[in-house]
Amino acid sequence: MKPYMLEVHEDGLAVFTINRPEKRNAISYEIMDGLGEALAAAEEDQIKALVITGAGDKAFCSGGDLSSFHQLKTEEEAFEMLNRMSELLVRLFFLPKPTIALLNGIAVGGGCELASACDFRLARKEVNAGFIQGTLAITTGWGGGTFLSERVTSSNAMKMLMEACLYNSDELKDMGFIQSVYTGDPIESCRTFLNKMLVLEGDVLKSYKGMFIRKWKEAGVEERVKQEVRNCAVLWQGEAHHKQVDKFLKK
Ligand SMILES: CC[C@@H](C(=O)O)C(=O)SCCNC(=O)CCNC(=O)[C@H](O)C(C)(C)COP(=O)(O)OP(=O)(O)OC[C@H]1O[C@@H](n2cnc3c(N)ncnc32)[C@H](O)[C@@H]1OP(=O)(O)O
Repeated sequence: MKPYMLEVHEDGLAVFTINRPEKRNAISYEIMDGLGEALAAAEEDQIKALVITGAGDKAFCSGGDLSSFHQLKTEEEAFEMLNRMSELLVRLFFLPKPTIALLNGIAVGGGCELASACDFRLARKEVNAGFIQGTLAITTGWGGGTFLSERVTSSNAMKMLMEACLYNSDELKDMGFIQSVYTGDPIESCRTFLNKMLVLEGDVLKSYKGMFIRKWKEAGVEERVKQEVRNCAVLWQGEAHHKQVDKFLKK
């Protein structure tokens, strides 16, 4: 079974699905490759919007694949992995068309970073999500803290990062993290959310997104992400982080 899928629909919707439900759609190096392919495909003119989701109904994404990334011990080893994913998320953040994280299930740690790199977040009613990185004695390391601070108010971003806990869909909506909650079919709900946008010309959507891209460039998003990656890599090599990950893996 392929660990990811990319579908292109006639109405211009491209859907990238992380297909590792048995690992709660954790991000491995293969998924990073798949995301790179999806971003290249999404740049094509016929694509109007890119949707990112997870297979099954348990998880959108449980963050980095801890069983594989746990082998990375030093700051430099961690930096390489974090930087690789952060570069993909920066590309996603700056993609010149609307992007949607379709939260079909729980979003944890790096899963919330992936969601924050998207312009909109739609969540199934029962979904929980949170930046739990702090409980693993690290910070966000894929740029998600920087993206989050461009998506919600500073006080809500700080609260979400520093509390390092899960929130339910009502709380996520109150904080401005998610824009809409759905109960039915995920892709149809996403289409309903997007239907007014999808009837517009792709160039119009691109031009509007460009207004925000210019603002984010001026706000130094790329530089801030690089600093975030570097800071996380320093914490990653600490004993406290490795101890917490061991605890999860031995569960
Ligand atoms: C590394 C980058 C960093 C960042 O920069 O942000 C991060 O992403 S840090 C955050 C890393 N993620 C986590 O700490 C989440 C770990 N997972 C969980 O807490 C839970 O699995 C869950 C997401 C809350 C779901 O719970 P539940 O539905 O009860 O499933 P299980 O816990 O039983 O998991 C099933 C299965 O999946 C494996 N799994 C889950 N998450 C990961 C993961 N992130 N990496 C690797 N494997 C994962 C879990 O080990 C189980 O496997 P088996 O025991 O083989 O069935």
